[in-house]
Amino acid sequence: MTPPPVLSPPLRVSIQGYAGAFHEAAARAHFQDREVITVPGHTFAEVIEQVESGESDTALMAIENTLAGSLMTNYDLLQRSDLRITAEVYLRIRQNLMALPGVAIDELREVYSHPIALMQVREFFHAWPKIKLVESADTALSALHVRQSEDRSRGAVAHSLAAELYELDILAEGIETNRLNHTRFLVLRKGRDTDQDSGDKVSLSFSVSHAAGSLSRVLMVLDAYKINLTKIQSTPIIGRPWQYRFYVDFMLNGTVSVTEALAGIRPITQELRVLGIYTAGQKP
Ligand SMILES: O=C(O)C(=O)C[C@]1(C(=O)O)C=C[C@@H](O)C=C1
Repeated sequence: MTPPPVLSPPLRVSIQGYAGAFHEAAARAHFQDREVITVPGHTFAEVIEQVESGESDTALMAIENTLAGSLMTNYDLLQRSDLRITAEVYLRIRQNLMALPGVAIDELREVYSHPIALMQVREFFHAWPKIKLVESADTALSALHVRQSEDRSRGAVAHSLAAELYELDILAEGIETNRLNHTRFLVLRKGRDTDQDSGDKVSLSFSVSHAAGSLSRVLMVLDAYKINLTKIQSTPIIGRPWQYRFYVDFMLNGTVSVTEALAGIRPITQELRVLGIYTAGQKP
């Protein structure tokens, strides 16, 4: 007799936001072949805590957007957390203006959305100076609030799925400033130990001494190894004014291992930390 298949329990994925948010779309796209339960978090800090405490197995966290730039506070959260990056997800972000059924754009006075979403659509609203843009926790929650308020002067900017879920009309679709609007999300799991992880992409953080040329020396070593840097970001180190932490993402080229690359830069960096070794995500 063949034994019954072992069913794996659904994966609990923490996301910033609620049903219909872009984080949910990214989670569903990434874990397509797994049964997923999304665990909503109000803030990115809450999302990190949920994984650290074991309330969820993994989290998705937006880290950069092609129009709005880096989510600087998320770099800090990642640095202070015990989590590591195990994958990345790229998602095309299409923003839509929505309101209660039958409402016309010129009736709107306040439009709610996530701050990063609002940064992506600011130009569209230049033509509507009577509309005040109001930041809220999440795009989907903004849509839900419009529905619950029953207020015809309120609108939301969100995914078309949110309009469907909360029965709103889309007044204008694809209102992002540029169509090449993509967000990169990190998949995070508990534990800093990356020893069992493998992949072609590496994310590191480090600081350097406050001496001339110290960052360029690090970059020169990576260049000598023919390592292709995909991103470098600096953030201020809190409590050490005018000193910076650097976050570097790079692709391994098959000739140099992570261990070799780390050995090359360890002597010329401080507080070097591997944030993750993972397979590079598919860009849309
Ligand atoms: O509010 C949402 O729907 C989110 O998932 C948040 C978020 C973000 O944090 O950048 C996700 C992707 C888009 O760039 C806009 C907003």
